[in-house]
Amino acid sequence: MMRWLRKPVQREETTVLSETAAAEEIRRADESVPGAPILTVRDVHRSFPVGGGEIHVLKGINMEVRAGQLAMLKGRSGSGKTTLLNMLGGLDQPTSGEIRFRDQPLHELNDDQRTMLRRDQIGFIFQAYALLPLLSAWENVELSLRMAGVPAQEWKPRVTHCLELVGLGKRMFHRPFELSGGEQQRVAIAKAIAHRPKLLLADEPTANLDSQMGAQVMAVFRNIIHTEQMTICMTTHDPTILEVADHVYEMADGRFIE
Ligand SMILES: Nc1ncnc2c1ncn2[C@@H]1O[C@H](COP(=O)(O)OP(=O)(O)OP(=O)(O)O)[C@@H](O)[C@H]1O
Repeated sequence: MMRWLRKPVQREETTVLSETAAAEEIRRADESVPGAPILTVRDVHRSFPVGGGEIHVLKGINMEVRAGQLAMLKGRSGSGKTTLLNMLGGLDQPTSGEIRFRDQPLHELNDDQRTMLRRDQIGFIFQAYALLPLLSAWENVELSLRMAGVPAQEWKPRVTHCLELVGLGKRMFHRPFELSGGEQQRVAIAKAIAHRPKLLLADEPTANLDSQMGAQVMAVFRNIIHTEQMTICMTTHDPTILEVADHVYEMADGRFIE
């Protein structure tokens, strides 16, 4: 979804970590255990300048996502789900408040540090698949490993593993137009998890799919959490898939409601 590409607004740095120090902290945080908090959000607000004034979109968000959870954000259009998800992935920063990802203060990292952290530890899935149309499923997944700087000798086994994990072992060399919507979304999932992120963020990943294909995607998510030790946070409008969640956060007008 194009809104993922919104340019994060620059803000003054409160802490400047050197790249080496940030990388070291990330490595140290690698010891996270299942059930430990992986994402902690404290009193997050986000406003955007509009015309001469500003629009207050997030109004004091608090949440804690634990390792191995499937967390869902639900709420009406415009309630702030995508704005929050962008911040959980370090694509945007809060106007105030704190977001910690595996002990990293996302709200304090500069653009380069957040880019590095995303490249290593976070995967994104878009509503509109975001696959390169001229590349096969295999090449799409391989490309994400190249971009993540994974050594070339690891590409083949990892691409095979990821495509098999999402149930596309027999469709590895098809191009996107030769695949159904559900299959394309599963390629996008394989692509997003190939570099072994700890956190997978998905903005309405089932929105373009019928209920059967949506259920397949949710089954793949469950499988990924189990076999790849990942944590997933996604937005949805679809009430039928909420029961798959470990925790549902309902948003209304920039806040969570009970
Ligand atoms: N960069 C921006 N500048 C101005 N307003 C913005 C910006 N980003 C989001 N908004 C506004 O914030 C509100 C929440 O948007 P957001 O996309 O987070 O909602 P959402 O719950 O994800 O909606 P949907 O379910 O339709 O995707 C909307 O009113 C939107 O117009």
